[in-house]
Amino acid sequence: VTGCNVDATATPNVQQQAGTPAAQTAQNQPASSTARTVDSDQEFQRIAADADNWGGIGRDFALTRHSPLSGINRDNVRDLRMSWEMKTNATRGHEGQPLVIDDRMYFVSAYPNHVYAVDLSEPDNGKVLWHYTPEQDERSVAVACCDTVNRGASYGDGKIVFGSLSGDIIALDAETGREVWKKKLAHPDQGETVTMAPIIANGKVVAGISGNEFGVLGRVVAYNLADGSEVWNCAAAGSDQDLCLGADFNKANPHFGQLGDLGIKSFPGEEWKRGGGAAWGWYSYDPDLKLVYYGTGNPGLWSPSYRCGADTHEECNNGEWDNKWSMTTFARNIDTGEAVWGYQKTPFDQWDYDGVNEPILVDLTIDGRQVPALVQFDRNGFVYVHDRRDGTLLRTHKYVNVNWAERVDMETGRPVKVAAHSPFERGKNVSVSPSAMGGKDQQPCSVDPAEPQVFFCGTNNWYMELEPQERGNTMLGLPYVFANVMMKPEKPGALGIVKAFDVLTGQSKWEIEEAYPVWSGTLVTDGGLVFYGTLDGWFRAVDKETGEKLWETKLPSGVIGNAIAYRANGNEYISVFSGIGGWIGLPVTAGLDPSDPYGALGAAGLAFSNNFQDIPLGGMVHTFRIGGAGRTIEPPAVASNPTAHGAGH
Ligand SMILES: O=C(O)c1cc(C(=O)O)c2c(n1)C(=O)C(=O)c1cc(C(=O)O)[nH]c1-2
Repeated sequence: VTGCNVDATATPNVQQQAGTPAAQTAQNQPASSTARTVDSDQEFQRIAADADNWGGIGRDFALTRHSPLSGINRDNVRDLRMSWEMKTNATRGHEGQPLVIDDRMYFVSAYPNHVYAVDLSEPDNGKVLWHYTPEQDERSVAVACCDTVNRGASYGDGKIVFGSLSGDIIALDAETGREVWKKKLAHPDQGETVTMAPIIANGKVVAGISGNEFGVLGRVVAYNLADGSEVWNCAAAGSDQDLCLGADFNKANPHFGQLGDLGIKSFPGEEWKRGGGAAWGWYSYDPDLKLVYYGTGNPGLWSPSYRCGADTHEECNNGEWDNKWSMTTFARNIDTGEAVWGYQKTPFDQWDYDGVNEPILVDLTIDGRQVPALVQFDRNGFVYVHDRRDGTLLRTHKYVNVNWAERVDMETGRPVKVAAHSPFERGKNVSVSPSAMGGKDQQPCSVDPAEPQVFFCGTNNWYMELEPQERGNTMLGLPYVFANVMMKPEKPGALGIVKAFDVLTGQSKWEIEEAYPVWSGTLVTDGGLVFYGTLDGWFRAVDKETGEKLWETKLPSGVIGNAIAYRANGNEYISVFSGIGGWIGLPVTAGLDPSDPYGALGAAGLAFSNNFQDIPLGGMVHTFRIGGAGRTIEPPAVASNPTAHGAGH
């Protein structure tokens, strides 16, 4: 089955703009560039070393979202103006970020995932060089739990690589937009989709699936960048071998759990086969250690009594029923997939605190020692600081209001849970902070490596009431939640709080309260600025040191994308998407019934009691520079958006 408006016979499904250099060469060029071989790590580091580029999802392998550019700064940001903007030909949630490499921009829209290459060589102008729309299995729309989003593409060896919602990992020739290879990763008929941005590391493309709300078993796969052949494939539950656990797994921290098929034994019966753990978030990479880092999602079933072989809260939390290795930060060897360490943040999850948030790599001085660290602001409300070589846990702090756990016991590495806030009994409501959307969700933080302990994060300021339900069907591809959830503000009028949070002291340097959620990532620049957007469409720049608001503009839809900074044609620019959506915006994008507060897994109550329905839908890329001329670029005609009136939850 292909998307309604896609011609399945037209492969590769590429339309060229007449008259562009790319169009002239497209006919003569072979569709494959597999003959090229570069050291992809060296290539990427060269791209990242050039301040003009934004060459990777988080700009660098470490996911700092820091730009060394300083031409747009505290002194002139008040003169920041629209340079050009363009519709993406898609609506619903526009997450992720464009890439900019050597005067060219590449980006992926929300479903149906149009990909565009834009020539930036003229000021205040973006000229579309090519565009590509993948064939889609429209069943994917119905099994995307949290809107039909896409978090971006990666670049390597002349290719743009991205995932389609229908689960294909696709490599396009960056010059022409022709398909070089395409591999099936996720199967929508079985509840699987792809929303994450694959990364490219050491000549491999690493990607994972979504689908924990549909009874899937998560897996992460590495493909050869050259030809898409599979290199390794590691599951999130199952035997040690299924999980690709190395012989020395967690050697430095045996208390995190080691070998012994815990990925089977820590689930009752055969539940591990629906063990979730899909890693649909952000991945980082350390090219010296050759380790790729990511986190696994929730263990498949929200209603906790079905994931434990015992009856009481105490027995289910004694370590026997951890549902390993869901909710785990993993470090895997990029060449073999072998897991070197894994730390489970929320054993026996009862709240849907998917552990997939971005693992950011910084070098910190802790207790007088220089440590190559990994910092992760988890959904569960704790920020974790690890030694990224072996996983040793160095610090944890609550970064939002947290009541489900008192603290993380640094001896055992386990959260000290609070029974009163652990939903356990069917039909019994408990109130929990943070909500299932977490202290923060997919919206990535940024950090300036020159001040590596201070992270700029958009955080969520609401709690939930959660009531486990009877178990319904257990068929793959059908919703697999079995809980009623409702979300409510912690403090009315301040749903989003942007924090400059010090992960060593556990204190905020400054905080900004926003009326609407801050579901966008942040960008920090050497101009002394932090950029972020709000769900109601404000795009703002604040002083990195004080949080003082220095500039703002209102965009035509909500902002849930991540700003980038780059230089092209001699000018510095900031670009960002608008387009309300994601889980937070789903009640609006999917047109849910305002009278049902439980819709969209509890997001509807929050949305409709805070007027999210007044935020217009959208899907645009906006570009700003000092004194920009404000041009609207007509996007090329593409197949109309099959999701505009499509299904949702
Ligand atoms: O467990 C999953 O498979 C899965 C997938 C996704 C997704 O692919 O977007 C989200 C979630 N879970 C999720 O729990 C969540 O909070 C969430 C928010 C968003 C978003 O884009 O706003 N996606 C997802």
